[in-house]
Formats: sequence, C-alpha cells, structure tokens
Amino acid sequence: MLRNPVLKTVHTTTQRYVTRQVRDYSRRALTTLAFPDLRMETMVQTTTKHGMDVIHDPLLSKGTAFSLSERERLGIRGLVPPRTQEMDKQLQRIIRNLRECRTPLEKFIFMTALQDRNETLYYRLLIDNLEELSQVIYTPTVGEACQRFHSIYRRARGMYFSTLDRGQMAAMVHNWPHDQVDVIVVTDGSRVLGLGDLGANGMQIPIGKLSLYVAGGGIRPTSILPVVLDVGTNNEELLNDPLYLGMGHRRLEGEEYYSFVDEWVHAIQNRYPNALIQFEDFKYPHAYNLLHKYQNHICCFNDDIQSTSAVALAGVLAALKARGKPINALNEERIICVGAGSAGVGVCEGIIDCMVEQGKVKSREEAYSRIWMLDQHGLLGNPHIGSTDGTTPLPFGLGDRANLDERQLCYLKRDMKDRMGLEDVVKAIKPTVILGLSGARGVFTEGAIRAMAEGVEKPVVFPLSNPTHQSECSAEEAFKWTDGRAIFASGSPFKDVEYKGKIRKVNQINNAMSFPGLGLGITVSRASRVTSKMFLETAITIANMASEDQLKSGVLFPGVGALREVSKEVAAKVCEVAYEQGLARAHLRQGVSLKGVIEESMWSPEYVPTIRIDGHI
Ligand SMILES: NC(=O)C1=CN([C@@H]2O[C@H](COP(=O)(O)OP(=O)(O)OC[C@H]3O[C@@H](n4cnc5c(N)ncnc54)[C@H](O)[C@@H]3O)[C@@H](O)[C@H]2O)C=CC1
Ligand SMILES: CC(=O)C(=O)O
Ligand SMILES: [Mg+2]
Repeated sequence: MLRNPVLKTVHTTTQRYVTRQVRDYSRRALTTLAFPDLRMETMVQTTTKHGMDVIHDPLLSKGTAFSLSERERLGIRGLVPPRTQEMDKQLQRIIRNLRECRTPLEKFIFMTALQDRNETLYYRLLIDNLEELSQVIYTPTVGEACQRFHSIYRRARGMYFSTLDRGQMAAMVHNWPHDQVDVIVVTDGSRVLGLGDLGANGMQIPIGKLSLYVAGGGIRPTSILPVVLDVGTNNEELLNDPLYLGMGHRRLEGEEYYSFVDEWVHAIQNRYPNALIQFEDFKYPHAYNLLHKYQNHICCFNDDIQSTSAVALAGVLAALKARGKPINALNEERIICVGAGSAGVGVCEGIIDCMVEQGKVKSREEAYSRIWMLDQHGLLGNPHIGSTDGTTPLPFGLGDRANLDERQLCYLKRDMKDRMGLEDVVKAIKPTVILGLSGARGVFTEGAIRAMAEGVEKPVVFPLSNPTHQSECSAEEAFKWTDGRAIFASGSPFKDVEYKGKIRKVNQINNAMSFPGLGLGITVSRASRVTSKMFLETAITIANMASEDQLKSGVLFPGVGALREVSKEVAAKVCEVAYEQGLARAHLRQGVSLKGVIEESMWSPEYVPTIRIDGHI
C-alpha cells in the first residue's frame, strides 16, 4: 500500500517518509469505521491540532471545504460558514478576486495571502494557471516584490540566519517545524535577478523558486525550506530605510563571509543531511567559490550557474534543430555572450562541456575559441593591442584586466582589441548566436542586432536577463531589427510579436524549466550529489521536446505552462544519471518504469480527509 511502489529499501530520510505513510495507512484502517468519509484508497492527513489552529494552518486548512464530520472531529463546527464548498467553487471565487487586482504587485500580494491561508488551494490555482501566475509569483513580478519586500511584508515564511545568529545556527535549524526537508533554496540577496543587492529582501526569490518546485516538480509543500543568509547589505537605500527588515550593517566579506556560510551549511547538514541545497542569486565570485567548496561534499548546486546553463544550452541546441542543423554541430556556431558573471560564465561553460562531449573539437581551448565574451567594459580581449586585427601575443601582465579570474580568462581573445564594443565585435566575428546575461537593459543595440542579421539567415537572439525591464532587448526590437528572422528567447516572458502580418514566436529561457525536474529526480533517486552530467542531460532532454512543427514555427521547447510534463522528463533523466554514476541511494525494483515512479511520487494538491490524533502513535 505504499504510495511509491518501487522504493523497496530506502535509507535515511526517505525511510522515515515511507514509515510515516505506513503509519498513516494503519491509522486510517483503524479509523475507517469511525469516520465514514474515509475510503481505503484515499490518503489522509493527520494532525494533533484542533479548532482555530487547524483553520489558521495553511498546510491543513481547506477554507470552506471541510466536511461536516471533519468539522465535528476537528472542533471547528461553527467556525467556518455552514455550507461545505469544494475546491472548484473556491477556485471560482479566488479567480474572480484575483482578476480584480489592478497591478502585478497587487496580484503578488493576493497570491501570497492565499499561500498563507491555504496552500492546497494556492498550488491548485498555480498549477492550473502556471503560465499566467508564474509571472506573478516568479519573474518578472517577484523582482518588484523583492524591491518592496520591507513595505509589503505581512507574515513570516522561511528561515533567516543573520550575523546575530553566529554560533547558534545548529540549534536554530531545529526551530523549523518539519522533520523532512527535501529541497532548500538559499540566497544571500547579493545579486537578486538583475536588480543588484537587495539584502534580506531577497527572501521572495527562494519562496518563489520553491513554489515552482512544488507546482512544477511535485515536491511536497511540507518538504521545502526557503532561506536567507543575512550577512548585511551594501544597498544604501535599504540601509537608510527604517522599515528595512534585514541587518543594518554592510556585507560581511572574505573569511568572515565564508565561515558564516560554512556554519549554516554544517547546521543544515546536521538536521537535513539528504536535502538538496540550491544556492541562488549569490554575487560573483561568491557564487562560484561556494559551489566549488561544497559541490563534491554535499548535495547542492548553483541555480544561476548550472540550471541556467542547462536551459540556455537546451535553447541553443533546439535553435540548431530549428535551423535544420544536427545538434552535434554546436562547434560550428559563433557565439557572443554579453555578461561575464555567474550566469554568463556558467552558461558558456555548459556550452563548452557540450562541444567537448560532442567530440567535434580537438581540445577545450578550441571550444573556447567559439565564444566571445563581453563584460561592462566590452570584449574580453587583449589589452596590449591597438587594432582588431592585431596578432601580437599577450605579453606579461593584463593591466587593468588583472581583475579577471581564471574562469573568465579562458574566453580572452588574444587576437582582438580589449574592450571592443558589441557592435564592433559583431561586425568582426559575424555571430550566429548572441546571449545576454548582463542584467543591463538595452545592451543589445539596434546597430549590433542589425549587423548580426546581415551575416546569418536566422540569428539566435537570447536576451536572458531578468526581470523584463533588465532584458538586453525586447522581443519586438529583436524581430524588427532582424526583419522577423530572429529565433528569440528571453529570461522573463514577452508576448508573441506580430511583425509584417505574421506572428513571431517568443520563447522563455529560464532556469525554472530545469530546477523543479532536477529536484524531483534528486528526491526520487535520493542522489547524494548533483553532477554536471545531470545538467548536460537535462539540456539535451529539453532540447528534444519540441516537435518539428513547433521548431518550424519558432517554438524551441514547451513553455512554463507545461512545466510538470517537462519536469517528469528531466527528473527521469536525472535519476538515470544518478543510478549510472552510482550516486542514487533509493533502490529500484527490477523492471519498473522510472517515469511511472516519478509520476507516482509527484505531489498533487487535493483535499484529503483530515483526522485528529492525540500525538501518540
Ligand atoms: N534566464 C535565466 O534563467 C537567468 C537569468 N539570469 C540573469 O542574468 C543576469 C546576470 O546574472 P549574473 O551573471 O548572476 O550576475 P553577475 O553580477 O554575476 O554578472 C553580471 C555580468 O554582466 C556584466 N555587465 C554588467 N553591465 C554590463 C553591460 N552594460 N554590458 C555588458 N556586460 C555587462 C558584468 O560585468 C558581469 O560580468 C541577471 O539579470 C539575471 O537575472 C541569471 C540566471 C538565470
Ligand atoms: C532566473 C534567475 O535565477 C535569475 O534571474 O537570477
Ligand atoms: Mg537566480
């Protein structure tokens, strides 16, 4: 009678979960006679709570949907309106109220209030309207919600670890009320989307990402934990705002910073040794340093570096298919990446890994030669030559480019002038693909994109920065400047564009297409580590999801509306890799379908009968 029929022997926390299910079932068998609304084949939820405590617990509350016998046994008779209304009626009411919100931020506040009242209804609404509502609880609106967090704050969610808590974190993690946590999203708020340092206001990002883990990846709402590491902020406006809720000092740096994060990692590992940790929106180079410090020791990844790399690579590979090329011809592309931070370097590393894997380049160095990278100063080129066709080898010393690190230096072009502007680089190298990961609105200029469109039939234009107003160009601009020929994808959603009487398709390339499936795959397989192969395979899986017709029409892969379907495919691939690489700790029975197991494991928001127990089993 276990919900997941495949988990035969499962160690660690999964075992506790399975045991709890068995206990729930035996309890249900005992209580079936007493409670006629409980059928053998349905799950139940149990609680020790009573009365108002049930109504005010968003994980237990059903609003008006409690049955009469539930009202009786939970002590809430008379505390909710008399008519029992099922979820369909509640959804009608909620959608009507949501439509009355005038601004995206009002919708955000409305959704947050619903999540705080009744999580089952919140997730049902979100899943049924993923495309529309992901734009509210996630990018772009979550960006504004972060900027205004201290003004719109209503109710606590997630955990904050601040500089006041040094030395206390191991004890503090036990304040979290759930024994099983599968996924943790943690930020230090130092680079929130393309909005910079927002300190503790960054909390909305882990909350939004984890909502997508639940809605898109079927992770249980009780098994997620949003975390802010409040190491201070360098945002003067927040520091001077009396309503700001984070620590009012400047950011920790250096050894103090890393030992703070280390204390948190150890504390979390102590209580939740199997939880997947997603590092989110850490500024460069902390993002890389933390990833390298922990990735071989605990089950963790950096979303901006690795998931972004998976989805951007998926987009580039699907674009190859859309242009009638095989996906193993990646080395033939000439790629410009504007942005040399966590996301830019992460995405390019993924592309390099893929070129090397495809075996069409002789060396990693040859793969690097296919990518031209720019930062806010321009091309990462040779500071010692004065012309674009210079061949002078790079002499000792990089002058004021000495701040570039070894990851960025791999992209440095010794035969090109340093700091060339984008348009000049485009004219010099005739790119086929341009990626924007700069957080800088408008850096894909008309001149640059028009010059690109002169050299290639179908220019691949991916301005991936978030939120919408930080995008390197808009969809309309991209189609106008390429005479409608662009293959377009952005980080935040744009509407399809009508150009010269034809609808031009807009894609969204956002790491949200990747991390919910990754989390599901890791949770089901109980993988002990997250590996680069998982991201490479995720990219290939997503790249192969669009039909020929979709590709012809400019659609690269299914949109956010199909996130649950995408997540199942990604999770199956991640599980496969976990088993192949010997990292999985959940044992699979012979002959079962991995996709079946994954589907069975996905949580779905439904009301199940609630029974009260005395707390002793
Ligand atoms: N679509 C998606 O799934 C994702 C999008 N992003 C977006 O990518 C952007 C960058 O993120 P990170 O790399 O983590 O930030 P980061 O701060 O680590 O790096 C930003 C980079 O952009 C460069 N840059 C800044 N202004 C520029 C300009 N005017 N021209 C050229 N380069 C410029 C900086 O030199 C730096 O190298 C953000 O807007 C973020 O929202 C990040 C992760 C995922
Ligand atoms: C999507 C995302 O993770 C970012 O813009 O940072
Ligand atoms: Mg991010």
